[in-house]
Amino acid sequence: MAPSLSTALFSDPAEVTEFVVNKGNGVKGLSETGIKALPDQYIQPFEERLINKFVNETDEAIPIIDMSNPDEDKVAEAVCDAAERWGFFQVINHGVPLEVLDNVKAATHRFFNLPVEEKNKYTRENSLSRNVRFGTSFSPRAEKALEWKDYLSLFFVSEDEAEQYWPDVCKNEALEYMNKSKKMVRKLLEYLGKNLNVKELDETKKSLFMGSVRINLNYYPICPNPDLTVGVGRHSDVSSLTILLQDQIGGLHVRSLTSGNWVHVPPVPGSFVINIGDAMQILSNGRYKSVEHRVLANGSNNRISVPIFVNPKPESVIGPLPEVVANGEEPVYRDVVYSDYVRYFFKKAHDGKKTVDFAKI
Ligand SMILES: COc1cc(/C=C/C(=O)SCCNC(=O)CCNC(=O)[C@H](O)C(C)(C)COP(=O)(O)OP(=O)(O)OC[C@H]2O[C@@H](n3cnc4c(N)ncnc43)[C@H](O)[C@@H]2OP(=O)(O)O)ccc1O
Ligand SMILES: O=C(O)CCC(=O)C(=O)O
Ligand SMILES: [Fe+2]
Repeated sequence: MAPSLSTALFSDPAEVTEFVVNKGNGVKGLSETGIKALPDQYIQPFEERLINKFVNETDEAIPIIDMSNPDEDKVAEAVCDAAERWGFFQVINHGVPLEVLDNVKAATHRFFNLPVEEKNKYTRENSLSRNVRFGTSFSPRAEKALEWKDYLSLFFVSEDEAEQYWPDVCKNEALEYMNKSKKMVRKLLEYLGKNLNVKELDETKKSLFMGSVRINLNYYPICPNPDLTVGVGRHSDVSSLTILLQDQIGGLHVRSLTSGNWVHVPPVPGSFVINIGDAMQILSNGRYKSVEHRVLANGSNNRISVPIFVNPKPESVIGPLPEVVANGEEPVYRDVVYSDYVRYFFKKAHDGKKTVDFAKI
């Protein structure tokens, strides 16, 4: 039998890791070699890839909320209800200009289409700022099976820092996307806060709910055996709120809290997918849910997504809010320093909802 292209290019699995992770070619580089079989280190355990058995294709769907009239009570109610029952929803007519969304998607493609030498200027080893990081998979040193995704992660410190260190091909578009979504983010957090008896987003509450922002540009290239691997494994976000822009390809699935089924999040042009993160689950003492989600790999299309993670300040101490436990409710979580929580998340492989155990009493 003739050797497959993968065998011809890489004589040993360690060469694949060297090429993708250490040499910074990413899975995009691997996909573009024309590789015909999935390298072993991407093969996920059976239970992590057997998605079809659990996917509900019929009646369950995450809510789609129209924000045309953001001051109407029914909008706030729909958001809080979705945060409690799904931890996920989509918003339409959110006020962020469609051009801003198109521009950041184009900028994402521009970044990943750069030559490898250019992208490699932003790896953990080479980046001039620790707030800018180009990488692959999630936590390759901790993972038994790698994930089929490359990313650029940009932690916002200031406009000046971004101007100096973020890649030229995407910095203006990423900043514009971040800045133009601030009003919507604030509104969503106001709804969620009011429902927890938080009267206003004062400075303390702002640092807890929206004290820091990270934007990731995600790239999921065509995968030779998508059924054997994942784009992103099961996880919940560690943010307070995540705003996700996805393209038209699809593949994001959310675990239903009621049935346990995996429910597809269909791309809706011009919309955002919004999800509750662990920090908000902790602050609300479990009332709002950060929910497991994952992304399938795709055998015929490249896919991109652009999440904005809205987080507490790294140095904030997070725990159930006084307003929530004032009525005698027992706290379910202890106080933790947010950056300790995030370091714990990053130092292990994706593992569903286990990060939150770090803060459980
Ligand atoms: C990548 O695929 C992902 C990502 C996600 C992300 C989901 C989120 O919800 S991200 C929001 C996280 N919140 C914040 O970033 C705000 C708070 N930030 C902090 O507290 C700090 O910036 C810090 C993240 C704790 C980093 O602190 P620092 O002291 O500077 O530590 P480092 O040495 O830089 O990093 C420690 C360790 O963490 C890993 N890591 C750091 N940044 C990233 C990153 N952007 N992406 C991936 N991993 C990162 C890394 O292992 C570092 O160790 P090294 O030895 O490699 O340096 C959801 C799903 C995904 O698939
Ligand atoms: O790409 C997606 O649709 C979701 C990505 C994701 O879950 C994440 O980056 O945390
Ligand atoms: Fe996520």
